Amino acid sequence: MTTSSANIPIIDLSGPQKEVAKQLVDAAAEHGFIYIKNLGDDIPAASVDEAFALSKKLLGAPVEEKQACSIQTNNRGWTSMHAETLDPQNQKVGDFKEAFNFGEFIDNKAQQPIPPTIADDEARFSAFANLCRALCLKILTLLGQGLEVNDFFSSAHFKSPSGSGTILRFLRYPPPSSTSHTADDIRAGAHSDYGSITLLFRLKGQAGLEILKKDGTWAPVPVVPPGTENDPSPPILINIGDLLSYWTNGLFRSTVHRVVFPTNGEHTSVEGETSSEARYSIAFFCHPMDDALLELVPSERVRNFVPEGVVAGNPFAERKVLTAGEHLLMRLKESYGTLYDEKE
Ligand SMILES: O=C(O)CCC(=O)C(=O)O
Ligand SMILES: [Fe+2]
Repeated sequence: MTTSSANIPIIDLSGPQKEVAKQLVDAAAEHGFIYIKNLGDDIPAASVDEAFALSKKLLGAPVEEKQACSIQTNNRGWTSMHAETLDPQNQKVGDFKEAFNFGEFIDNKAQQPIPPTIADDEARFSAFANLCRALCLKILTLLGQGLEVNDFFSSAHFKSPSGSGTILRFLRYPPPSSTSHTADDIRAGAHSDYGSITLLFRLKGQAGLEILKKDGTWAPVPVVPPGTENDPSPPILINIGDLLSYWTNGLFRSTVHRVVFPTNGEHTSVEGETSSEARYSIAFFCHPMDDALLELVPSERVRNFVPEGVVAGNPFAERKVLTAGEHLLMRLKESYGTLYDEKE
């Protein structure tokens, strides 16, 4: 195991499973972000390349086609520029990005309207989602083993093809030269993810992602950290979401991250990465079944863990048992504002 400049561990899942499980748990507790070395065993390089090609086709569809698939309260569909604000307290305008969210596929069919431009590609999108599901299950199984709770996490996921908040999301950040932004603006506001784990795919050479370190400073997260330059595909970035953090009483950290413009002062750059072009990324947000109860994980390490800053109002202090579905709805209402008001 090696580390990157943001100090995120790089883990090879093909190592001895007991050791890998321990490495994953330690990385989840210490950093909340983990690079999974991608040698093509779980998600072949060609599948990642194909997914990015599909993303360009999908987000390149005529705007009327995308508008007809606008995001709904089930979190599926298209969000236009500025429609989502990930950090409402600090952002004047919304995020500088557009995105298309797919919910779960059943028999290779999306359970939502899709742009006619990609009508013939549904099975290819579904195949990529299946690869992501399988990798998530593998990681959740290993995290359970590392905490000595066996299939506690994995068995709460993917029990049936639908019935969870799982989302495959394709993102496009337009070239900075094409938008009128100020030095205060940000491509994606500071946030932590809502689900159990997120898989993030990025393109070589495209800068922008930063994580908030424990000391309160931001560190860039290179797409290709040292030691992975010759791998067939950049490592897959795993990120612990709020729900897994809640479930483990804060032992697993759901780390705050954001995507910045090149002009945004305080960040340092990564050699070989630029932000001048349109930036594409793909996120797979994995969620347990909606009815999964977020009861404390029955692990010795979780029981012995004392969360920092236990004060009144802190959700960890109250330990109210929510379902995964309730937890997701709570978080979505915060970042989409009016979308949820109108519908209720
Ligand atoms: O585009 C990226 O690199 C990150 C996107 C992200 O953090 C998100 O959609 O939750
Ligand atoms: Fe995120």
